[in-house]
Amino acid sequence: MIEFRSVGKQFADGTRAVSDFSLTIPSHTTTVFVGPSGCGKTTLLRSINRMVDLTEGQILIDDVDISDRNPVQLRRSIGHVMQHAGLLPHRRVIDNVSTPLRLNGVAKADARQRSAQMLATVGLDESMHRRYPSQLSGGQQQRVGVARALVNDPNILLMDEPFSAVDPIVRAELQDEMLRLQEKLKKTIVFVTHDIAEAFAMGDQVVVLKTGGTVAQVGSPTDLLAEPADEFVEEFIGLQRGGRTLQVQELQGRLIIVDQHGRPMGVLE
Ligand SMILES: Nc1ncnc2c1ncn2[C@@H]1O[C@H](COP(=O)(O)OP(=O)(O)OP(=O)(O)O)[C@@H](O)[C@H]1O
Repeated sequence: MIEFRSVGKQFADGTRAVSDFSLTIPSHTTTVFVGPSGCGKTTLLRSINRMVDLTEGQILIDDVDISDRNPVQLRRSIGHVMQHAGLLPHRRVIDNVSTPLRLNGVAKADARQRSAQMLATVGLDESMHRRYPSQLSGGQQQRVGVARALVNDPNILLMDEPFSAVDPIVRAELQDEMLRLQEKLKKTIVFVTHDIAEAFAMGDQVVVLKTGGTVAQVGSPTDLLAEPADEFVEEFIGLQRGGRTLQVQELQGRLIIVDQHGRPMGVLE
């Protein structure tokens, strides 16, 4: 469990990124931070592994205040996937994935074997192992980033806009694979996105943030759709202007779901 207690962050130049933020993130589930650009999502995410140090409040992981933890050890114990994968360009795929294991003192052969297994888990076969990151597609690079973040078997996985640099089709594939993986692995995932559709797809718990790092609403996707807290949330999740309004039409004896423009979306079973 990750607990934010009245957390705040003001940067040295005076910018206030987060104010009085409190939240409990249950273990083995996915929590998504979503909100407009600059609302403090990344700052909150990075405060969990102390890449950002808080100016107010506390974060506890399984009841231990992270400010009492050694920052380097803390960082190594938590998986982190970044927007552009953040792979080391001059190291081969297999060595990129092995790096966290090697830093934790695992012998080279063992590290390579475990990395190969992890690459297979994220859908990359042996032919990829000896390539350099630039010889992979964007989607493949993100898979390597996920493999590297998971290779140490961390309890917590931080994902900062991990799929936003790839095209919509690859993005949907990566989301599906991540959901499939999470069903098996049951990590505590904290996921940042500015895309509400992605937040609804990935999140057990969704945290809608406003500029200044304050909470607009916390709930499951269903809670947010059924009972948006205010106009900001309604607007953000697209309930206004009929953005998420679906209707049923009968066509040749079948019930077809159409969106607000009358475009067919699916069939009601
Ligand atoms: N190192 C820094 N120094 C000063 N201000 C910063 C720093 N890092 C972030 N900020 C500011 O803090 C606020 C929150 O930034 P943050 O990156 O957390 O937002 P975000 O919601 O992740 O945005 P985006 O969706 O655009 O990535 C912004 O106003 C940003 O300009």
